[in-house]
Amino acid sequence: MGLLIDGHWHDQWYDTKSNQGRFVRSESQFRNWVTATGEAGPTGDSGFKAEPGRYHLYVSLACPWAHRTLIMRALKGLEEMISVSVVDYLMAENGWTFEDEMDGATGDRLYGLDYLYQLYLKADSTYSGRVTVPVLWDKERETIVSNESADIIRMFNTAFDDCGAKPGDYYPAELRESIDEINAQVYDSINNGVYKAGFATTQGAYEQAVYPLFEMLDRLEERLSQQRYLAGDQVTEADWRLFTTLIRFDAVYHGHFKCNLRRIVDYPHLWDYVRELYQWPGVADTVSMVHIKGHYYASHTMINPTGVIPVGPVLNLQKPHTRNQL
Ligand SMILES: N[C@@H](CCC(=O)N[C@@H](CS)C(=O)NCC(=O)O)C(=O)O
Repeated sequence: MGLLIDGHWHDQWYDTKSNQGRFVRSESQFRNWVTATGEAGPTGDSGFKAEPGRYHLYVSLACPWAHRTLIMRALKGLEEMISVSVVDYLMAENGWTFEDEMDGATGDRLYGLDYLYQLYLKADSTYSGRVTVPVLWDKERETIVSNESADIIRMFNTAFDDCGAKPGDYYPAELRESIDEINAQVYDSINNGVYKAGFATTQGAYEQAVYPLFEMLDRLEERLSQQRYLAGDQVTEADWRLFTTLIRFDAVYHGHFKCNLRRIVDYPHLWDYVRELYQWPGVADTVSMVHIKGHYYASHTMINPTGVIPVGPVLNLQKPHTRNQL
């Protein structure tokens, strides 16, 4: 794994030494928005109008951030409008690659590139920063619209509604305040919390992440014993943002990232909730346990030097849920 500095690739791991062993996530840099009219969004430049066939999404099936965008693309029925390339699950010395031998990996469907960093260089030949998925690419202007999943799912939620997207609003105006509050807590302690625990290189940094993570899971278990979804009785983006971490939890975060006070299957309501979301039409097709387990266990050789991928756990995600009783 590595990063680009002034347009040159450097193979290096995250620098935790300058942060007392803590993993500090860097901010995404491409922050434009596709909008219905092509006007600028909350950040970035104008000129990215929603049009079928114009945009392409680069994802890893392993990545929880990219996974949000694939789910929103499916929920809004954007499969025909927004094409996708899937990177190989292994992220090694060249970062994400377009190897296409592995089932599910597609190669670069637009340009036949070898590495994702080459796409970043196509957008900005002097780019400095991490080369992350997801990437929303504009085929017309040949540039990156956004590499921030939180923004991309909001674009998918509404921008393509006049182009024939499926109905459904996952960020409704009346729930925005509560969704934003839930998102902030879930991001810090759960979505990013598992990474802070897993990539910590000191005992203190690990414990500072792992206890708040489980405190938050305990609180959500309580909340989801009373209500069907995080923001009430309607599914919202807050649920899908939580889902992509929960679905990976028992398979990778519990073992590989040492988040092992409890498993999701040990929380009756969270486990029931994950199964409801997994069984949601179109969602199971976005989940690849092969890419998920393969990526984490084989790519992070400083955590798992042998690269051996565990065969378990056995999870019965198809077991009927009982959330409709709430
Ligand atoms: N804030 C970004 C984070 C994306 C992210 O960190 N993706 C990971 C994969 S799970 C990645 O590509 N990491 C490569 C790296 O850090 O070098 C988002 O939500 O879109």
